Amino acid sequence: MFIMNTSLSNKTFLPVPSGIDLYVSQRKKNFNSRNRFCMSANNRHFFVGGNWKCNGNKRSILELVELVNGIHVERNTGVEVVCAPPFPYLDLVRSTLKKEFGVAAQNCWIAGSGAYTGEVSADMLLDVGVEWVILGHSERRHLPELHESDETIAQKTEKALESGLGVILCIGELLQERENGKTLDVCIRQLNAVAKVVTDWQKVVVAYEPVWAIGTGKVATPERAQEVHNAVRQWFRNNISTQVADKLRIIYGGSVNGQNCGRLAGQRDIDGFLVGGASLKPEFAEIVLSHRLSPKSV
Ligand SMILES: O=C(CO)COP(=O)(O)O
Repeated sequence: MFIMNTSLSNKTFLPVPSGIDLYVSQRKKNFNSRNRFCMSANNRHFFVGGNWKCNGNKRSILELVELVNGIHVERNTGVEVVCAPPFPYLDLVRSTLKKEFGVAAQNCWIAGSGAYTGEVSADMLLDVGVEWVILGHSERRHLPELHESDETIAQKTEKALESGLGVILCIGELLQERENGKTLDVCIRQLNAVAKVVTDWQKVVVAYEPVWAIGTGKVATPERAQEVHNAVRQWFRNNISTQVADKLRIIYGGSVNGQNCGRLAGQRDIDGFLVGGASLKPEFAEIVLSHRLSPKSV
């Protein structure tokens, strides 16, 4: 884990996006008592995950690793970076990606090893050095061929945590659910299923990914995303504990890119991103560096 670095003076990051630099200095000027409160009350470590989904081949995966390795995130700075390649490349990525960056699988099985043809257990992931697993992604919940239920996701979460993996738990509503004002009902239903099996939230990152924003180019407005993140945190405060609510990282996913990451990162309850399409491109670097725009970093 890195320790939060609130200093912006040491800019040795490459490549340095000029737009972000301008924005950072503006925000630094605007630094006010509200930000000060955020910094002391919510000491959460910014988290940026790249979900590479079912993309790539050996050559392009190695190119991506090179790209991520080129992002100069100094030790002890305020961002944790995790890459999630498809299963066949996990070992390759773990052995070529810098050690300060984490590796996540995009799924795992509900049980240990055994007669489960085609499945991959959490223990196998740990065995090849994987630290995280993405569970509950909307593509696994909603693709008709997969259709994972809340209960299956809870079982997977329980097994992954018990084995020692960290879990990036995705929640989020469909467009129709959003239009019917059901966003929070859906998120809370999904959280409730998993909350029954989680005893230690320290190794869980919640990713709010509204389904209508995934791969569509329709990003949630920063204000809307903040509203949902805040409500989810409030749910944790009321139903789990204040301590968990204050420490839990709630990251946003859905059409995040180099242009919109700055304003999203500036919201006080957005603690990072889970990035799909843009994690396959050089702009992933800008998204990682946007941690400097977080109220906790400015
Ligand atoms: O599904 C996502 C991350 O898990 C988001 O995908 P996009 O960033 O491509 O919208």
